[in-house]
Amino acid sequence: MCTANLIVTNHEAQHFPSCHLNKNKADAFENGVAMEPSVSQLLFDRVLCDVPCSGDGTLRKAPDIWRKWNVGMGNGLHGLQVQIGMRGLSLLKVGGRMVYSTCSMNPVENEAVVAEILRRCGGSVELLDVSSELPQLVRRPGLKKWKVRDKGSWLASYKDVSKFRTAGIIPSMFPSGKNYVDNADKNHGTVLGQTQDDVGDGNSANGFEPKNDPEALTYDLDEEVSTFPLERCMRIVPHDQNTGAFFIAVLAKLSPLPAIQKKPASLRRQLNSSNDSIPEKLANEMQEEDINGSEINSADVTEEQVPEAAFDADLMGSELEEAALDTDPSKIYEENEPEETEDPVDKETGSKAGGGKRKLQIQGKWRGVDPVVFFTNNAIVDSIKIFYGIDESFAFSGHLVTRNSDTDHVKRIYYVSKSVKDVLELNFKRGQQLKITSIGLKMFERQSAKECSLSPCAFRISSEGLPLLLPRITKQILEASPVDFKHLLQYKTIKFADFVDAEFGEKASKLMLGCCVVVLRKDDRSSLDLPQVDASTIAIGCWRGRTNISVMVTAIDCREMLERLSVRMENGNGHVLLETESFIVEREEPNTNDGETKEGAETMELATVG
Ligand SMILES: C[S@@+](CC[C@H](N)C(=O)[O-])C[C@H]1O[C@@H](n2cnc3c(N)ncnc32)[C@H](O)[C@@H]1O
Repeated sequence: MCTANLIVTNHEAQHFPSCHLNKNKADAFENGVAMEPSVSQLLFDRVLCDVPCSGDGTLRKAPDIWRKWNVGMGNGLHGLQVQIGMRGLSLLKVGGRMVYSTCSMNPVENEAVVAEILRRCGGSVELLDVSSELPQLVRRPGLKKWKVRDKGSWLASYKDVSKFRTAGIIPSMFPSGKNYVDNADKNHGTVLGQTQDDVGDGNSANGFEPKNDPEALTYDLDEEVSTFPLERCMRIVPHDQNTGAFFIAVLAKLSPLPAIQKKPASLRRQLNSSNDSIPEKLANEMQEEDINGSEINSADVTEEQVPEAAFDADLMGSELEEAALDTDPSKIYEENEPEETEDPVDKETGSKAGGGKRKLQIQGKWRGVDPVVFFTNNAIVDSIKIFYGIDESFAFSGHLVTRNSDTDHVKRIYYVSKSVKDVLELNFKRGQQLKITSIGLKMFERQSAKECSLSPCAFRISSEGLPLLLPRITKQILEASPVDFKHLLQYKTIKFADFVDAEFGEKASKLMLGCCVVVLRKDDRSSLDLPQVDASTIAIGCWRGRTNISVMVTAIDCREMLERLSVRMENGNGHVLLETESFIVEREEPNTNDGETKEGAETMELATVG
């Protein structure tokens, strides 16, 4: 995303950390001075729950689903979808909005989930009518009634569910969400999000009686209709506007979520049943449910179909449970760990986490993920500022982070915005609950080539960081004429004497050895003017070698920039375009691993330096 304002984390959504400080713990001490953290809880203005689903809406682009899809997939995901939605709402600010979406048309994964969320949240959450927004988006209303398919039968109500199936089919899958208390659970059952009084003893106002006799299915298919305004949900169908199929619901959080004190009986059952081997169980169900009668290999059970296993933790996601998180393991870790201890032995692997210091324990908190640490090596920061002529007004302090706590061997330095900085500080105070895989904007990279050791500054400016730094750089920056700029992109390395604009070659030779920035000069400017930058400025990172200037941009970026320039510099006779087309580049595969977490791995292939 090339933005300083982004943190990418990797968590099971239903277990996304709450990351908040107790009010009485909100003061932190820094240099002996009590500091009030600017953020004491990680809450969001907007949440998008684009949840794992059975994916039938993607049939057009994924025709394989036609063969694999079965009702067990949606039924198996319903509980996880509710959990994720509840977690999202619990992390949403009051006044914020959350979108719940799937690429399925299955009401069990859609309206049933939204209804269950509304049921659990009481009046604290509202399903919004967004029919006036995006008027060009053709949508159909959400369903108010549906039936649930299980084992080849249509079930109109939870009372129709065989007692042998109550672990997999739960009340919230049905429009009323009602739990018709069965005999086994008569003394314990509650309706999700409702009190025992609401449920009664099974003789509900609708006149439904608990029926666990499978025979009953053949004669009783009374329709349940949801009382929630589910028509406000949006169903996007492929034949309306030539798309995939989507389900979208927009929820607004009006007040803190209510505390829910009791886990419903049905969820307890689902919890217990989840002790089975989930992939095996799902594979069995899928074999039974396969609509084409073809056998489904257990290897077909994907990550997205396994999440019943996730029914082992907080199912409510309410603020009450947030409070309970104060006793979570990371908190204990944070408060009870001595500053320096022996090498900790990893409970799961039995191996030592490495290093004897607490900071190394923190590093090992998320195995396989490099820690995020604030970069505080002032000597390096000063050398960068001096080399590029960046003045003090640019706030580096507290905004630079790395993925390596050994600052002497840092390979990349990332820049983070104020809000990301605040969240990071909170995360440190909470014992690094967030598993951060990517953060901020890569701004500086250490040079590794031999010649680089001769440069006064060990760090070059990365392409991602250049737009942010461009207005602040006063040294190592030059303006090139359009023709020289284009030649640099085409030939990658040009000797000082070979620039068309001799004056540019002269100026380039006077730069210090190392990274420099070449800005495309606008036509109306003289080569004597100082470089001026604005939002439309085009610039590239280069290397001033002993005898030449080389671009430090990937071949693919060079080509794209040339193409853009050909449009910008269109001179009427297509001259530039012609040269662009005949320009041969070595095509590189896009880098799928952005290398953000791998210190030592080059993310870019650089043009030859020197
Ligand atoms: C519908 S896709 C999201 C697609 C995504 N919004 C995009 O545009 O590429 C759902 C994703 O959730 C992931 N997933 C499955 N279980 C999850 C869980 N418990 N927590 C978070 N993500 C999960 C799946 O691997 C899948 O990538």
